[in-house]
Amino acid sequence: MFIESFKVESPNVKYTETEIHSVYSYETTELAHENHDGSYRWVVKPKTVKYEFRTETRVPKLGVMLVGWGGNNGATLTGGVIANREGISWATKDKVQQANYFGSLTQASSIRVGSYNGEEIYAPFKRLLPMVNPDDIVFGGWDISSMNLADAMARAKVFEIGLQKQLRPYMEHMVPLPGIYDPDFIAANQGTRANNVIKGTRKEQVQQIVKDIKEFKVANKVDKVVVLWTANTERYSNVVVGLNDTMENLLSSLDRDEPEISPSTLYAIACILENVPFINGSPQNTFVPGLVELAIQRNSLIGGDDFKSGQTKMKSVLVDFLVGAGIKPTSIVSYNHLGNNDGMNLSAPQTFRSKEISKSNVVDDMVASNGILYEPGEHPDHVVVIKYVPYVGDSKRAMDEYTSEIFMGGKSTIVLHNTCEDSLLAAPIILDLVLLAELSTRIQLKADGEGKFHSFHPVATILSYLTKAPLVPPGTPVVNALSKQRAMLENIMRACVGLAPENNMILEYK
Ligand SMILES: NC(=O)c1ccc[n+]([C@@H]2O[C@H](COP(=O)([O-])OP(=O)(O)OC[C@H]3O[C@@H](n4cnc5c(N)ncnc54)[C@H](O)[C@@H]3O)[C@@H](O)[C@H]2O)c1
Ligand SMILES: O=P([O-])([O-])O[C@@H]1[C@@H](O)[C@H](O)[C@@H](O)[C@H](O)[C@@H]1O
Repeated sequence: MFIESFKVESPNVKYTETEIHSVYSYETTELAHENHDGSYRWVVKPKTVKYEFRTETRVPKLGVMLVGWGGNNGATLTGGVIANREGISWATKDKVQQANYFGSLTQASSIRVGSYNGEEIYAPFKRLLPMVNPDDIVFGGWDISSMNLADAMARAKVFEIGLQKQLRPYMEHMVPLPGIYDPDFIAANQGTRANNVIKGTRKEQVQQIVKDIKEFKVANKVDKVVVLWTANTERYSNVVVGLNDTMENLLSSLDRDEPEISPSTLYAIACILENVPFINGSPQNTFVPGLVELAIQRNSLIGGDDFKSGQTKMKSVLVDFLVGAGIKPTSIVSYNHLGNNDGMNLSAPQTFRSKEISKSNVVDDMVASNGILYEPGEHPDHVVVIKYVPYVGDSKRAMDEYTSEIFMGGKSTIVLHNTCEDSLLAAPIILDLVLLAELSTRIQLKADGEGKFHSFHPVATILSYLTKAPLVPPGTPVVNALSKQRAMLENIMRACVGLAPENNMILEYK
């Protein structure tokens, strides 16, 4: 059964005018490698840590500034939110289609809250904690192309014409602010779009971005702003001692106008200086070590990398299933072709390399989790191919072949054909990223023994379900298995309202 809302009644949860305060027993383990009579063994000791969570319940008016606003994802998300807000519907060859947020974890998925009279009871994910209503988001942002959002929507060829016609009046006056453009970091074929760029030194460009954010906030009367990169994939920046390896070196490199600082890193510096969350939806290494250090020092949220939207999302489910079932993937070949501008940008070797890395590393945690199947250092053959085929546009075609070893030397081959409508899959993921980033800045926590409440670590691992290459605090594990990522997010939010983690035991019926 599905219920629309619920309230938790527990001695561990207190609702006040301004916050939800919960006391939570975190059940974990402590491991030790101990010497017993000359031989070492691993000892696992259950451990309980008491946490308190405080969640501000006042939901802000949220502004979202997209870098690459005029791109397929930016135009599709903006139009999709307007269509939902205005209750727009349009005729398709099958039916009259209503606007929706399908594909958004926060807006269109559910959680189990318990059983009632022998029936499982579910509620909307978004009812766990007070979240911004996406209909109320104010969009803005930058693009190196000056095209207005209505024309950008038409250029993207993602929405049906009947929908585009209704959206045009809302979007034709939306014009991206000039962006930071450096042809050395994206494909040369993007040069023809670059008619809307910020001039000046890199430091002056950063100052302009800070100014843009301040002015956007005032002009739109928003309480908070989140900035998200959905611009083109850049080549990797070289990480060089003395250039960008520390916060001090990065900032002094900025003063020297060093050319190896990428546009995405410049936008991120501006956001951190303005204490505005910055999320990277592309695979490049925007977050060079010096930037991570700056974000930590300023306690400013950063998250990424690279939206996990289609082929890789499926991979993080399938490999998790196979390895979890004791089946050994030995060869993974992931091919896809697409015809949108992202595909054209990725046709350059240096930008493709950024994407190849993020699409390849996604299985590392799952392979490392099973020493029965894999020897230390052993991993499946893994190939990623991306081809640009203009005719298919945004409708990316992914073809995968998974070969695995099964019982008694047998082999299993799974072949997938997956038409990933790139922007229709990415837009709701962008929505979740900005909504969850905003929510996480309203949560404070304190573990037993900590003197005072504090925010989550500024490197937002909580967003990892939504990214191919989750950015994590230095020295902490990367988890890419999709089910574990979703469970982590849901269980942290359940803890904020004093609910136990979903453990699927349902002992009541055993
Ligand atoms: N399913 C998906 O669509 C998906 C999944 C994962 C990652 N991504 C990544 O999202 C990004 C956007 O995808 P898209 O399909 O919207 O691409 P797109 O090419 O349609 O849009 C990118 C936009 O960014 C603009 N731009 C480029 N450099 C800029 C800069 N320095 N400052 C401001 N604007 C700039 C371009 O003019 C363009 O309008 C790409 O990096 C892509 O790899 C997309
Ligand atoms: O998310 P996913 O479908 O695995 O990966 C996609 C790639 O296959 C595609 O070539 C690229 O254009 C998209 O930006 C996205 O990164």
